[in-house]
Amino acid sequence: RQAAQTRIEELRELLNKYNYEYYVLDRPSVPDAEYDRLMQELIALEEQYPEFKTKDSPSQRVGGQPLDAFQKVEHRIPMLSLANAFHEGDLRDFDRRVRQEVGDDVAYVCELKIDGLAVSVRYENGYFVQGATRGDGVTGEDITENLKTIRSLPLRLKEAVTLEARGEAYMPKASFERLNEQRKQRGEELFANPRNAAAGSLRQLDPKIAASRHLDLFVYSLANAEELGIDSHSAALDYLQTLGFKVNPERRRCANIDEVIRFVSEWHEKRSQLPYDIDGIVIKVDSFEQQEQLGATAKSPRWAIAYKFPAEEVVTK
Ligand SMILES: Cc1c[n+]2nc(N)[nH]c2nc1OC(C)C
Repeated sequence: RQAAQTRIEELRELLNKYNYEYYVLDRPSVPDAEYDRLMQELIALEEQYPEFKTKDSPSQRVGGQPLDAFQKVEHRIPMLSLANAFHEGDLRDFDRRVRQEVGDDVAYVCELKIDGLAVSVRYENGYFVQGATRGDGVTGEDITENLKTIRSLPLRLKEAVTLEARGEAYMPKASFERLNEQRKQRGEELFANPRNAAAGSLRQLDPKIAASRHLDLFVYSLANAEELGIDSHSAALDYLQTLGFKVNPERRRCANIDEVIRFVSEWHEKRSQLPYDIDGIVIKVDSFEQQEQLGATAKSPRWAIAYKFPAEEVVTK
């Protein structure tokens, strides 16, 4: 019995490590067959000794029992939406307003705007405890069980810290193509785009269906950064990455709006090369002190803006 507990702990650490290498670092150190074999061993041992199952057990990745309904979740910190910019002039207007308020010594962080579903994830003492959709920004739906099936979402952080992060759950283009191919074979209705497919997958009450959809997640904001003594958005993203989250690597800190505009046009060209859809670029004032000074309207922060790319002509095959 003691041997079983030790083996379960060993398998849990090993599988969480392999999972992190494969889905977050994209650098697997063991073949899939080895991962699957160890996972089967863990699931069998946990069935025999359920008392040794823990909250961060990787056996949860396959999805638990179907829910009857989603519970409601109140976001302690509201999930704001972003004001949009459509032209370079809109970005220069944004920059002018920012500098009028906080002065010329301002830096921006540019991030790819992933075309997925905004979610919030909460951790207590390093353990994933709850995840929710954005909903209306104040009240969302509890999709914790579905989010546990997203392999790049850590079930336990590298530090025992209590935090709330926001991110975008999305379906990579390859998963989208494969899913629609399957649905076509079965004569089922196709998803129009990866964003709808991701939303449809996270709205499933049966986590095993969500697990089968190969969703992914980039986190893009640390909601309680200031409680944790972090003073800039770029530092918050680096911290989230060291904790084990998947943070989009194509982010850039820009010293002025000209560098921002260069980043925006660079990615307008290159976005078709990405393995996931983006619908624009998000630009944020980096310093939290300056974000504080700028504040937010009821809906959106004044310290951020989303530059939206013109919708691509849909090439229907
Ligand atoms: C709605 C949203 C969406 N996105 N996407 C990125 N990359 N950053 C980001 N920030 C957002 O909101 C901030 C106000 C945290």
